Amino acid sequence: MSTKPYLIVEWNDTETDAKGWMVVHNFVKGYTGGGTRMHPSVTREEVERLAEAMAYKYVASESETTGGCKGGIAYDYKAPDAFEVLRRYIIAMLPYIDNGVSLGSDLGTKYNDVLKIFREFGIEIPLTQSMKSDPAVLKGIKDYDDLLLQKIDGLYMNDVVTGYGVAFSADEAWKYKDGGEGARVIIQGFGCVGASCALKLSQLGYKVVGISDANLFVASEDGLDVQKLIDHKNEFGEMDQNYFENDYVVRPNSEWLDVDCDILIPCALEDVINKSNANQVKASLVVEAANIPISAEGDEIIKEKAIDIVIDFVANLGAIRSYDAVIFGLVEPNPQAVIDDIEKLCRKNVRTLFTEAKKQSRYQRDVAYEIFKPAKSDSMEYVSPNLTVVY
Ligand SMILES: NC(=O)c1ccc[n+]([C@@H]2O[C@H](COP(=O)([O-])OP(=O)(O)OC[C@H]3O[C@@H](n4cnc5c(N)ncnc54)[C@H](O)[C@@H]3O)[C@@H](O)[C@H]2O)c1
Repeated sequence: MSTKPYLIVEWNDTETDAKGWMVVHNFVKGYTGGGTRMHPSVTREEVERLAEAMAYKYVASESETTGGCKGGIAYDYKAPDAFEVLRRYIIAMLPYIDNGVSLGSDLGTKYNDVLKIFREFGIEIPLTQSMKSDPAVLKGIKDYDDLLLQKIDGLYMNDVVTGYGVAFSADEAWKYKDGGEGARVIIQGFGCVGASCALKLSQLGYKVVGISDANLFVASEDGLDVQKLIDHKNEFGEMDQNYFENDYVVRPNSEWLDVDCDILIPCALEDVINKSNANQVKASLVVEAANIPISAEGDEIIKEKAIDIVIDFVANLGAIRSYDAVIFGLVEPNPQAVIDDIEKLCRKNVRTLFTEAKKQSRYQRDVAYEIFKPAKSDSMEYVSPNLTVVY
């Protein structure tokens, strides 16, 4: 099923023991997109899997202009010199970034930091050479920059586009299953994605009964006050216990699978559902907000237990859809129009996936790999005074 990445670049930091990779799974029309992750556990193999998931995600996003790539840095994102490490990594990748490898942010990195480093080197958003001279694309970039400064429900657009899409995907899947009102949800991770997903689901009438972050797991049978938890979380997506209600139960974050729920939404790290704990999953629906949150062995167990899933590249495409749709002029660049567009696409993809899986009596993941299969890679669009290769 899995195909090999088109390009892998390895980097060793000269100042620390940080190590990093940039993996392009495929180029489409010379362009490719994906975020850079920073975490001590990042490996080359993980970045390869994440890049592949990005390639599928661009197909699910109906993009005709972008392939999938990913950056990864094995380093502590909370270290005092994390920004400097990211900067040196980006400098090493600049020849690719300046020729159509569009690296954004991911777990452990912030989009504003990435943009700040790009601007230092005269790059606004990475583009191919021909996009750089296309007035429509340049207008799209300006629109996208403006959009990022705007808020919806009190949160910046970049902090909601993915999480809201995940929530709409979960809602569509739950409705397809005839799951009923007020379903109980547990969410792992309370960063950019987890927090906004929890907020939208609570707005849609779901009961968020448990949330974990890097430090703890908090649960309440009656449902958590998501807005209050958001109001008091820190920049690393960690909740503040000082604002927990008296009836909240605080447990180690490793116990996030111990509490009963209907829908489980991992929004943090990869492989968090694996052979050691997949049997503990009590939900009848898992929505993969994080990229690759279920290991191959864990997935065998989930499939065996006949738990329904919304695969990562269908559930969490909000950020890249908004990027593609605004930059290439597919949608009005205002917050509500962008969210409406993501909602429509997520609901449509989930319904297609669940309908097809039911028709074929197959597991949703297996069907998704067929429906959203990416194209073979183009090469990078390379332009120099002596050599011009344009597609
Ligand atoms: N940000 C996006 O737009 C986007 C888009 C698509 C996919 N994703 C994926 O979603 C996931 C989360 O991304 P994000 O941008 O929200 O990251 P983030 O850095 O904003 O937040 C990460 C969250 O995970 C928590 N966390 C870390 N270790 C944990 C642990 N052991 N147990 C429980 N929680 C833990 C952190 O405390 C934090 O709340 C990643 O897999 C990322 O690749 C993000």
